[in-house]
Amino acid sequence: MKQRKKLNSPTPPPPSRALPRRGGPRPRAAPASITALPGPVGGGERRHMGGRRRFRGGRKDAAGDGPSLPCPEEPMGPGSLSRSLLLRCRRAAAAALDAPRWHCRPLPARPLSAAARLRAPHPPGTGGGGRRKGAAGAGGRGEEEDEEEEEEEEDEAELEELLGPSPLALEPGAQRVAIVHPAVKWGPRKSPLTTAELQIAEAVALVDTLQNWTVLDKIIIPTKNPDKKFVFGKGNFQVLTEKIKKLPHLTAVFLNVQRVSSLTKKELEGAWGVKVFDRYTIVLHIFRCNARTKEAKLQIALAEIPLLRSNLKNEVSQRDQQRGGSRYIMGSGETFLETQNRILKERELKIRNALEKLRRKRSLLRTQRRKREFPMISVMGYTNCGKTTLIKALTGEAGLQPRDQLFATLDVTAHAGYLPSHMAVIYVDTIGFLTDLPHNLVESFSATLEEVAYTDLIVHVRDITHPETILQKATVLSVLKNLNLPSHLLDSIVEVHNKVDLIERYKPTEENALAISALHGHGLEELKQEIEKKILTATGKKILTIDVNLEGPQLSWLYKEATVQEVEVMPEDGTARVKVIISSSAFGRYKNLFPNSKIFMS
Ligand SMILES: Nc1nc2c(ncn2[C@@H]2O[C@H](COP(=O)(O)OP(=O)(O)OP(=O)(O)O)[C@@H](O)[C@H]2O)c(=O)[nH]1
Ligand SMILES: [Mg+2]
Repeated sequence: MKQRKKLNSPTPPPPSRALPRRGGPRPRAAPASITALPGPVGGGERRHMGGRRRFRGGRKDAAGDGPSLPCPEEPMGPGSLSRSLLLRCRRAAAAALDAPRWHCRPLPARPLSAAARLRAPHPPGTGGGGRRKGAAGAGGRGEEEDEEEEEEEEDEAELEELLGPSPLALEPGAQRVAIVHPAVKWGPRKSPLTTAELQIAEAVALVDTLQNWTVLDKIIIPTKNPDKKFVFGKGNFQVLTEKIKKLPHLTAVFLNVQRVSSLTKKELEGAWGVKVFDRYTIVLHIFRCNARTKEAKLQIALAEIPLLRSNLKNEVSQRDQQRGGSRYIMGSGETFLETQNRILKERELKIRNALEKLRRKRSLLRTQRRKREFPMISVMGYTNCGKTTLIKALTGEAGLQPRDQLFATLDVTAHAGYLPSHMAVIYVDTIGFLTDLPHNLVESFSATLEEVAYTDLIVHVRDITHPETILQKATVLSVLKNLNLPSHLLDSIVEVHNKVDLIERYKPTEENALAISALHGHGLEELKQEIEKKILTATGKKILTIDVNLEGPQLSWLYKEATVQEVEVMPEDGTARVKVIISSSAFGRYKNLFPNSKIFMS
């Protein structure tokens, strides 16, 4: 019998020791986190290969053709995504340099402005701020870099101006709110997938998300058409006004409609004597409170523009009423409305330009990632369905903080994990969706969601315990459709039914849906296998077993060009059986180079 030695059994991702345990305490709120890379895939490879250099050469890590990990210095992009990439590089580099795994602690979150500092450490002896200048030597290159630096500083200053205090920001402090829900009882505006009670429950959840805001009362008032000026008919409006006026210490009314025009808002505020907020204002306020990165903040600033415009119209019509007709601003030839509109237009353009710049940086990162061929998986779904919890469970990343809160995640962040074949993948956490989110708001965040189009697979997480789970699914699918995603992405969505620990003996009725509990880790192995199957199809990668002659160059070629999973040495034959994940192109090249190799498909 042949004696076989299994030399290379890759280290699986670290156990989810950071996961909350069943019955354990709920994770507490914490600032947005950044990515940690689980331990290196090839802990065993390292032992087998012995030397550091050989390990590095062999650490292709799911890369078919691209350069191997550890990666070169990477230009920083916006937000956590870029930070996380940098961290992954650093961790991979640390791993390759034999750093013990327990040193790989997530770094604290950094603002984007720290990116430049992370990117280019000052070479010693180049003096003060003249880092790259010194390194580049005299002449053109240094000047060019000076210009670049100046430009960066200008960008920073402009960003700071754009992100200054918003005129629409709600005053901090406590709010005692009455939620008023206009219920459409019949007709085409009535949704068959929800009820007024459920919609009011969601409005309560939105208010509860805000610190120091409390719900004083919930009022459902029927209306035929919530788009009417006063939303309700005359009689109902009177009843409602009396009810509102009787509420003690009320500070605001949350009218649970997508948008109320600024004119209506003003009239309602006049009638009720308190502030009136609509869904747009409330969601925008939650976004403002939760935004961490400049990109998220810019997107919020962009979403504010239509509100500012509508306020402006209102203000101008009021001025006109008071003064009798619009006036030219002295000597400018422009009316007040024209001037203000121009200023708003300029502001919008500046925000869009700033977002575009961040986007360009991101597309650079995307190219780099592509080179490395990390398969990427977008985790999407309705807000609070458990996306972040699932990514935490799949990656074992302790830094991730799921929260029982709507819109806890506002930035697209990337997190590394491993599939059953030990293929390294990146999970992308995304902003959650909400029914009746005004189009403008979704549009403002589409730059972030654009990232999804470049991923290889979408996992759609659903909170299956939610009474509106079907409406939520419809909302998510409709937003996804409007994002202009490639059809292969939409056709291969993995649907996941989460929180099944809360339903006894749950079985999905939808074909191909997988039941899981992200919190307790149920069903995750099946999910990973499904993801792997789809990722292999989407990326054209194959898992193969190849017999190689140890005297020949095949093994080192495979270490360089594919991800080596396992090496079984048969010493008496001088051969080894090697399990690899390999891209189609690399496989084609291998067959050309080594036509006599014995290959087994897995
Ligand atoms: N019982 C149970 N609770 C879960 C499960 N998965 C997530 N949760 C809880 O659901 C809440 C929301 O979880 P998150 O992971 O923050 O949800 P999210 O989809 O990322 O939410 P947003 O980022 O706000 O859109 C948290 O309180 C989680 O603990 C699960 O499988 N079972
Ligand atoms: Mg989240």
